[in-house]
Amino acid sequence: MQLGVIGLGRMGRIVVDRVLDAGHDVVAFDIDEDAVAAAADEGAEPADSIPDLAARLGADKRIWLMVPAGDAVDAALAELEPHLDGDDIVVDGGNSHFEDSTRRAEETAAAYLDCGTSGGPAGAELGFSLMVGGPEAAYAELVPVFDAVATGPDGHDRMGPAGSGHYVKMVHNGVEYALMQAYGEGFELLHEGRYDLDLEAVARTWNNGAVIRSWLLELCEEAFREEGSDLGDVADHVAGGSTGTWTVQEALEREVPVPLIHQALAERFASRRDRFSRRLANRLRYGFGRHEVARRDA
Ligand SMILES: NC(=O)C1=CN([C@@H]2O[C@H](COP(=O)(O)OP(=O)(O)OC[C@H]3O[C@@H](n4cnc5c(N)ncnc54)[C@H](O)[C@@H]3O)[C@@H](O)[C@H]2O)C=CC1
Ligand SMILES: O=C(CO)[C@H](O)[C@H](O)COP(=O)(O)O
Repeated sequence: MQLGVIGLGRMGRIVVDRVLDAGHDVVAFDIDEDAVAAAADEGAEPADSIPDLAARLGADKRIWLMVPAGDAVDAALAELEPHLDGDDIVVDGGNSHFEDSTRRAEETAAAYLDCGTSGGPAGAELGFSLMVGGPEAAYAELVPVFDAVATGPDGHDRMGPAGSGHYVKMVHNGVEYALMQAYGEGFELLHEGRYDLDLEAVARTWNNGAVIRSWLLELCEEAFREEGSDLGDVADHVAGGSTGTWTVQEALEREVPVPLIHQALAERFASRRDRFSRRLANRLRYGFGRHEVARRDA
């Protein structure tokens, strides 16, 4: 099979490399010329624009988008659209909002697959977990590509109609936030607790047979090994948040209680600001009890 890949960053390059390794052909494009050259060094056919990529693919185009969610997806699709027809298939493997994906599936002439992708850079070796939404026939046609990009046949499946792949990935990320928060709280208690513990050793021990073993816990072990039990100079600041916000918004709309995911998202937002509410609570204790007010350093 021949696959066009648009977006050759951390994740797109893994798609290119795994598809090439599986014996397929790749035509690659990115707005970053260096990324195109690097993919060409590995055996991909370079394209210098999206129309050029479309021309190189010919009829029955199979195209994988791996660009940042949002405007970049719409920009790439706007350039692709004049070259697409009903025999073509476009996969969006990024973290797009599921409602954007259902809109795009309606707007494009091609068959459109929204594909939630999980596994991060480790997917280069292991393959990804792929959650695909969209037409059954298009999914079936691309099974050889999904087999190559995923961990294997069990690493991908069709979740349902348009939007369902990105919907499942959105919820996956909400779960990811809550798990990160749970590990964070447990290790914070151990760090502040009664014993002087080697947290890498704790994580390693838990990862070997404990009920709470997981890949995120392996990443905790790696973090303590590389940064030390006190996490060295790693800042109290967590970036990101869009997929977790979407998960909470959807839960509110459906009236589904997701307190752990919501709390994890709130902790992430709190990490980025000086908390006015805590400053006010500090001052209010003086108001109602004449308790001492802690003041900022001048
Ligand atoms: N990094 C990760 O661990 C994961 C990322 N994702 C999702 O995968 C998608 C890609 O993420 P990354 O590879 O990490 O991002 P990245 O920032 O490493 O790479 C994005 C690439 O897209 C290119 N690009 C941007 N606009 C373009 C356009 N209009 N046409 C062609 N190329 C364009 C950029 O030059 C860049 O090389 C995002 O939606 C992200 O949320 C999903 C799961 C895990
Ligand atoms: O999808 C992912 C992992 O599954 C990406 O790493 C994503 O960027 C994580 O979300 P956030 O940036 O909000 O932490």
